[in-house]
Amino acid sequence: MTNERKKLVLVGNGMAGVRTIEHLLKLAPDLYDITIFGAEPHPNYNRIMLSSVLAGGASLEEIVINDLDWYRENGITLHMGQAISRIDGERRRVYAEGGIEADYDELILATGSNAFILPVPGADKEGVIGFRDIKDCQAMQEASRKHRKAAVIGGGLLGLEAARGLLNLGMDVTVIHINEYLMERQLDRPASIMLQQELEAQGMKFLLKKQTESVLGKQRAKGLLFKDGSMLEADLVVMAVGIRPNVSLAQRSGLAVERGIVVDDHMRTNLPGVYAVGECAQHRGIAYGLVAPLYEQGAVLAKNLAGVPVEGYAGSVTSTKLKVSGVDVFSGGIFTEPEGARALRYQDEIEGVYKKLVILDNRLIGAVLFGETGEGAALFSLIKSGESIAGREKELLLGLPADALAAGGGAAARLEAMPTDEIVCGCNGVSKGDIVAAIDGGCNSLGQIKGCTKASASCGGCKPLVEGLLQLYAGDAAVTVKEGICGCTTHSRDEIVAEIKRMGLKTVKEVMNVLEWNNDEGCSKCRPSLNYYLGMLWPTEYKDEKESRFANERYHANIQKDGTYSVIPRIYGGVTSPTELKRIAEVAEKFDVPLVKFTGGQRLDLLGVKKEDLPGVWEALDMPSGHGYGKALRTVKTCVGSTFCRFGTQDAMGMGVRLEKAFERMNAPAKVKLAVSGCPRNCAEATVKDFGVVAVDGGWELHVGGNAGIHVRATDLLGFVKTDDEVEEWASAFLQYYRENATWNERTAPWVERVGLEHVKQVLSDEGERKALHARLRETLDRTVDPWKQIVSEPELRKNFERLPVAAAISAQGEGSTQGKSDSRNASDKEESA
Ligand SMILES: Cc1cc2nc3c(=O)[nH]c(=O)nc-3n(C[C@H](O)[C@H](O)[C@H](O)COP(=O)(O)OP(=O)(O)OC[C@H]3O[C@@H](n4cnc5c(N)ncnc54)[C@H](O)[C@@H]3O)c2cc1C
Ligand SMILES: NC(=O)c1ccc[n+]([C@@H]2O[C@H](COP(=O)([O-])OP(=O)(O)OC[C@H]3O[C@@H](n4cnc5c(N)ncnc54)[C@H](O)[C@@H]3O)[C@@H](O)[C@H]2O)c1
Ligand code: SF4
Ligand code: FES
Repeated sequence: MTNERKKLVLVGNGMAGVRTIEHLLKLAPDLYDITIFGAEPHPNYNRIMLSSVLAGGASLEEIVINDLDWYRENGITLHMGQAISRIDGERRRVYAEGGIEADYDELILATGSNAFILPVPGADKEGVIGFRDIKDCQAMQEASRKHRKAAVIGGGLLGLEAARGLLNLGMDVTVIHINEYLMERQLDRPASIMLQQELEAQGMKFLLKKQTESVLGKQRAKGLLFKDGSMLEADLVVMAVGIRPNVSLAQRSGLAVERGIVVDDHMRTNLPGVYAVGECAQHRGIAYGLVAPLYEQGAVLAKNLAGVPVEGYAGSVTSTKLKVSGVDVFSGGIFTEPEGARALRYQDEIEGVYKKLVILDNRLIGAVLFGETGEGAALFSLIKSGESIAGREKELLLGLPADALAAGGGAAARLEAMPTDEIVCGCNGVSKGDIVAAIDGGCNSLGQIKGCTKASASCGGCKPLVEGLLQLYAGDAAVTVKEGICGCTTHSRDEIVAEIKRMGLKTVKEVMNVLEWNNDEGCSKCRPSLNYYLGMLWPTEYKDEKESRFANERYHANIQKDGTYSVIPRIYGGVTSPTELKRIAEVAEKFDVPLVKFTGGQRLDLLGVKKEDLPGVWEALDMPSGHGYGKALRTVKTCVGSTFCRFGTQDAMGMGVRLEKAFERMNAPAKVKLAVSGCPRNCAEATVKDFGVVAVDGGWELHVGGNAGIHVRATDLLGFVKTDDEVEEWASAFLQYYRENATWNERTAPWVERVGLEHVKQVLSDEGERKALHARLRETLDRTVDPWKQIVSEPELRKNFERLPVAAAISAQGEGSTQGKSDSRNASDKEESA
């Protein structure tokens, strides 16, 4: 009955068109004789993965979606390298540039987009390219073998992914962006600034608010000239300034074209029998540039062509995830508040985390996540479902996914209720049904599901949903594969620490090399953690790597919203004196400190200090650093105790001062706070501290693992000791055991819960072990010096705080010199708290 089949022609052998054919074959395998024309000389491949190919994470073979056998097996006639130049709508025939013709009953146009090339003088020079296809990817790889300097114009998703790939190829990369902050189409300013800082730390350079005037050079590009008269040297120029739907064929053939080819909800154009799908199509005024909506369009069109009743395509909500190793950025839905909407924000500059939820009428309509994007997929499901999140806003913002997201009906329940044909992996068009079928077919790990269905193989944004489905449908058979500490490695914290010890690795770079990091520069998660682990393991030899620390720790002060700093000197146990107070007041006056405030930890905070004044302030204060900015011992809060209070049974102030002197300058996986109360009335709130000491009759109670931050947790009782020496020894052993065993960023509260109080008690009750831990901490601390004193007394260190003259800073940044880099970091440090 083959001769009764209708003729279907697809123009454009890309992601959206071929996806439509795949669907159609499932619904009506015998309805059409199918012919496909593709301008590129390749079978259908995953364009998304070109970023990974460029960055060295995948080969061209690996990104092929449908190999030539697939076309053969499905009886499809494929013409590769054959661009269609004309459509005759009357005769229902298409003509290829190479002379091939084909008749159709139904015609699908899926011609995608073209990279937009800025129409500036010199844009046609050798070495100026877009980033759209395999050819462009190969041109960049080739250029990196011969040339060194690359300029990427456009700081959007594509530009940043291109820039990361070029860095991996060893090029010196500058991104030129027209806006004042990156990815302004997906991110708000705070997230964008954090992103820029992270990318700068990876070695990318940025010129913001720059408009390209022309490309310099004779035959080949040699550089760029900007509208403000400045220049940049570059032998490769990649234009990533957006895309334009590829509509020239449609225009020539009399189809209705605006930005894209105009289609209705059934993907029909104005010409009978002609449809358009993918980036070339414009639906309800929108031409999409991400695959998830294009696949949704394809599903509708396939049903149409198969004669299956379908409601029609109603448009899509989109989400994006930047595919740059070591940087977690997610954006979904509407990320700027429309009228009547409200935004909830959470920002932790020390941990490098930013979250924003946009809520309208109790529904989540948009989200931006930086640093922690694990909940992106779940939040995106909520955006799409439009269900009420009333009462759950805080949990959603603070990210307590497992139980909090479950509160409104259950994460598992939501996955269970998800329709079988709902797309879980937008990048690869994998539905829930595909994943469940793979699990039923024996796939019981994320890796196997990825291998079988390609779900989670591109941007990775869908990983939590895929894992959720795995848990739900494979149950006990699900194999959870360990996660690396960040996207740069597959090694866990314990493996890294064990390997550092076993192989005697001594620097951050060495660890990354030996343990085969997939990103030479590391990222904001792994670099500080490796720096900590090395310092903890080799206290006598390791030299702290300043560049692996967060900005606050590099400047030994907390950066504030307006770019100034806050200075908190150490006031042991919260006990000060008139002389000290006078000095603080004099310093505040001398340096025009706008605000002096008591902190919650019984100290004085001088807020609004300019960076260049920091060393002067420290010198004049002549007090040690209070480490109010670091993952370190912060305060030891005390009550007045028996010295003045009539209820006090012990000297709480004396004990607090002793402990603070014993542990000051102690680095830790996360900040550490102590408190000492002089009786069980507990005025110093010792039972919400990492280590709390409470005086009772005949001795002291020791409490551990408390926290009064976002997740309040009361301490667990570790034990009772009689003497002051014992208090110090137990505190010291507890802190060192935590330092040696906790994961970077893990506070004592979750750590105690994770390892179990009984385990901690058991270790510390062993006197030999306790004394050894105590001795190790003493050995570490005895070698530390006060950072403020050190900077004040060393002119070279003091220089880091000097202000560069503005002109010098700009030209240094333009030239990409080391000084330029450090200045641009300072500038963005300023922005960090914006
Ligand atoms: C480097 C890169 C990374 C990306 N990353 C992501 C991502 O992470 N997530 C995401 O959602 N999206 C991403 N995208 C966008 C995504 O790849 C596109 O949205 C998607 O490929 C568009 O599919 P399409 O079928 O409409 O067009 P295409 O995939 O471009 O296919 C169109 C095809 O039609 C061919 N063609 C054009 N004219 C003719 C003609 N006259 N005759 C014959 N053939 C013709 C073209 O040569 C092309 O092969 C990325 C894009 C790039 C370039
Ligand atoms: N991870 C992902 O989801 C991903 C990755 C790559 C590409 N893509 C898609 O591919 C398409 C192309 O990406 P894109 O980043 O080129 O498009 P885009 O439109 O998202 O971003 C282009 C950027 O270039 C900037 N720009 C415009 N003119 C400029 C100029 N003269 N000088 C400097 N900067 C200028 C814009 O401000 C904008 O931020 C988009 O549809 C995008 O969604 C997605
Ligand atoms: S905890 Fe006890 S000793 Fe300390 S101030 Fe309160 S009542 Fe007094
Ligand atoms: S959504 Fe990008 S890999 Fe699945």
